[in-house]
Amino acid sequence: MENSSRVYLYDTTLRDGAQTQGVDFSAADKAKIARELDALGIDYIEGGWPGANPTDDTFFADPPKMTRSRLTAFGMTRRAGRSAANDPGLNALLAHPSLGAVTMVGKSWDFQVTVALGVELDENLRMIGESVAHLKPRVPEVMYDAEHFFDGYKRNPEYALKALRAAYDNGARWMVLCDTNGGSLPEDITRIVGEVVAAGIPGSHLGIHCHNDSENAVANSLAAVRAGVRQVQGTINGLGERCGNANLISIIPNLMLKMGFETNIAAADLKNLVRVSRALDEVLDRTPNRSQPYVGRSAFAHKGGLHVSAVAKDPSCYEHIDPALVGNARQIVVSDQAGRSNMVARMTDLGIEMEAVSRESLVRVVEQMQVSFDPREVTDLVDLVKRLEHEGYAYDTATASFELLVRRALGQVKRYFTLDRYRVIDERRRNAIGQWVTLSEATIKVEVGGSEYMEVGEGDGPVHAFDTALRKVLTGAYPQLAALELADYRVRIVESTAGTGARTRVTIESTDGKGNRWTTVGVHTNVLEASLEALQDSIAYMLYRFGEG
Ligand SMILES: CC(=O)SCCNC(=O)CCNC(=O)[C@H](O)C(C)(C)COP(=O)(O)OP(=O)(O)OC[C@H]1O[C@@H](n2cnc3c(N)ncnc32)[C@H](O)[C@@H]1OP(=O)(O)O
Ligand SMILES: CC(=O)C(=O)O
Repeated sequence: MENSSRVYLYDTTLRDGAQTQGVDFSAADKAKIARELDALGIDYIEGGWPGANPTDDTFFADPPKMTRSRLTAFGMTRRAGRSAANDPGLNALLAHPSLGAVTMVGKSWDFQVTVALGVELDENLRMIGESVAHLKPRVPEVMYDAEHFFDGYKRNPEYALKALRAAYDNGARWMVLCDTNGGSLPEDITRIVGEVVAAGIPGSHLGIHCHNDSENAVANSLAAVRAGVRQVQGTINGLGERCGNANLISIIPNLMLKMGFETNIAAADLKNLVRVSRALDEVLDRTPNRSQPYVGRSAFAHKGGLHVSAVAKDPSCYEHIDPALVGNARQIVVSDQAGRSNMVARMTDLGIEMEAVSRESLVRVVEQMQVSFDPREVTDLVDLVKRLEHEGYAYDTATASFELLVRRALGQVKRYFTLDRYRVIDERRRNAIGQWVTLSEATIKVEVGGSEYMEVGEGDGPVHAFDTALRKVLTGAYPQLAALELADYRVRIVESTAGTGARTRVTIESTDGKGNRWTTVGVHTNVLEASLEALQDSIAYMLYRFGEG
């Protein structure tokens, strides 16, 4: 007896996700992601298309061992005018004994059959039926991805249903309704799934595969489940052709936490969602999307003073779920939108009493900075943050610079090094074969542990040259800095407050190769100075937080 509240999860990150512009997985990348998905408890992992390219062949030749998932190969129905037994593409799907399922895409929209395939409508139905019948005894499960199902159904429902029937009657386990062009709205999905079920194909054999071209892929997938389908296809972080596929990272908690469905993922294991989402970003060398629902760093970040004041009383005032359920964490940020509540909450996170930070200590810190206001005017920490944000600093993202600011006021951060002076030269010249080359060279004088050092560094640009020279000096005293990497570097012009020309804000995101990330900021009319401020904060933060103590 089928459990009607059980929804099967099907991940196509390694196939449809590989169709994302700019994404190019290696076989090793695919294996790494497949292992994450298996550990999470995804029911089906579509590994790719055997026979389509060498990467997918390499992956399927030695796939990772699955413990909880069925490894699935993707392909298409037999070619027109061939028998299934003689179709090399179809039979390439059978060459892998470890497969748990095979999914075949086939047309279900009469217009596509005529235009894209260029075959008779009946021949397409035979292609579907015969391909399913050929695979059925040879693999544990066969699925039919009904390409363009919703668009096809809207124009010719009778033919679209015949395509599903051709698969169902020949024993396909799942008929997957695809919103291939991603233009459907939830009400279309609800109506059409309802009519398919009423036409005799049970929801326990129906799946949904939505694209995000109208930004409805998640909503459409959930609507399909409400209307009866019991398999949901999607990708991690919504990767996929054009605007992407339905994002499983949102679908899974919506199904489990809001709609009361069961999946192969235990409720306690939902907390692995953040890890899986970030693991994909790591493989793709992408900066995680801060605003991604459920798992983004800002998904439970509170900035507005009114919000923070209420969240301190009860987090559910401004949170739709407890962030811990999906492995995320609440964050209170400080900025010019902050009130005293933000500051108290942030300081509590840092383990610091607000009262411990005196006005005088803040004035001393600001005197070391190049700001356009008189440091003696600062009244307290909230006032200081608002003034610095007005100068161009952005502490809601640069949380590491904020922490350094406060800890410097408290005298908790030692001077790891002092930059005495520097000179940077940029040169553009022709090389020996007449090509233009640009080179930057930085000479710095730095004091570390009572000794002075002069060093020269070369780089692709002035910041790189400066960074190279500084690291040469500092890694002797602080070897852990060898692992410091700049993950992101952003520059933007901020409004001048002093009428002396545009100021630039440089924001740097750094990593230490151990999964730690922190963000620092620098502001100056000179972009190099702004960069150096952010860079020096990044180094100081790493040494303070993870290294020297
Ligand atoms: C909706 C989706 O996302 S489906 C998945 C799409 N993904 C991909 O296409 C990525 C992998 N694809 C590939 O590597 C290649 O397209 C291959 C290896 C599959 C095929 O390559 P080629 O043989 O050179 O064909 P090409 O890609 O140019 O055209 C596709 C052919 O398949 C036919 N075809 C398309 N869909 C189907 C189908 N469901 N069943 C049978 N034949 C089909 C087309 O009519 C066309 O035939 P033609 O060459 O006789 O005109
Ligand atoms: C099968 C598939 O990827 C689609 O129809 O979008």
